[in-house]
Amino acid sequence: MAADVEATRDVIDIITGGWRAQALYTAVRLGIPDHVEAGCDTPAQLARATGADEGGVRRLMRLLTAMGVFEGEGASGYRGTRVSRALLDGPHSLRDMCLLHGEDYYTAWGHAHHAISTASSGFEAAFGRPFYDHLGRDPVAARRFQNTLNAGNMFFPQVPDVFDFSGRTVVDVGGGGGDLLAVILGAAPKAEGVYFDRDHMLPAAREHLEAAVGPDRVRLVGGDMFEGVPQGGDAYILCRMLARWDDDAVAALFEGCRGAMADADSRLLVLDRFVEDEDPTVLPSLWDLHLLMTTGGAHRTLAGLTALLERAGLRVERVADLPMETTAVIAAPRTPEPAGEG
Ligand SMILES: Nc1ncnc2c1ncn2[C@@H]1O[C@H](CSCC[C@H]([NH3+])C(=O)O)[C@@H](O)[C@H]1O
Repeated sequence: MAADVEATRDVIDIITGGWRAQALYTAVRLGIPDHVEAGCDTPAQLARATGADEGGVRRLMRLLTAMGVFEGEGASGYRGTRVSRALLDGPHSLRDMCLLHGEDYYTAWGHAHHAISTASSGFEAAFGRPFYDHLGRDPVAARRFQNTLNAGNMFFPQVPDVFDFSGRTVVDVGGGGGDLLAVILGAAPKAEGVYFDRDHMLPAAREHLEAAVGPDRVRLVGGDMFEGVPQGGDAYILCRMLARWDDDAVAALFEGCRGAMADADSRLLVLDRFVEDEDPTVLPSLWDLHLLMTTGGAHRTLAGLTALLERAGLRVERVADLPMETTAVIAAPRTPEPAGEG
């Protein structure tokens, strides 16, 4: 039987994905996007600027040019592209994301066989401790992780398009860097915010929120969401909060939010990625396995999430798409059945 050339090509394209990632990581680690942007654009100049071998740099740049990360060629000089500019050092850069993926995450994925076979964290197999412990001990990794999360914030500006926050008291449970609340309050001037997260997250979030929306519109509360969330809000948000926790914990968290709601017009917004078993798409399926590699967590299906909301006395009112294959699920408290029915 003759070899299937197309299938061979497909297999090679898939298995060399890790090589491409490592090539891009190396360029970022050497600061090459910044050097090229500053006009340092031949292999000799780049070698001088980075301290790397000139031949190595030339070969790396050949691949990255073929991949569309840079343009031009060694003799006349390389030029940056939209992709390399997204990696320049500075605010909103994807640089830290590339470094985290190229180092810690790459090592964790090196244990994919173990992680998938045992449904346990690849990171823990590789490093001998849970992912979040590692972040607690390593400030560089923690900063890279926060910037990687921030890089995924590009769906935040669309959140006020799928839900009208005006006049509401918005409680962001696990508010992280405070960016989402800042975007929402910026879009809905009559809304007020309550930022809720672990105590150690408050100082940075306070600084960010006070600069973005002023000191009067946000209250910051520290605590453990499983022990209770701030009472009396009429829009509760759980953004990228669920993947780490099992079904019982998530149902209890939903129940806590429902119990804290001001009234029947209050809503819970779950903003997350969901996987689907039918016609799956690549990105959510990849993120799902990536959660297994890092924390041992998983993404849910929309049906799975709906069942957990029901369990907690909530019903899905509406589902809206957000950019980057993220979904907003808007849930309302189930009103008690009228007496004499059901
Ligand atoms: N038990 C807990 N109680 C309150 N916050 C928590 C708890 N466990 C984790 N967190 C916070 O949950 C957040 C998860 S990361 C998601 C942050 C944010 N919602 C965003 O989408 O950008 C981190 O800020 C954690 O500090």
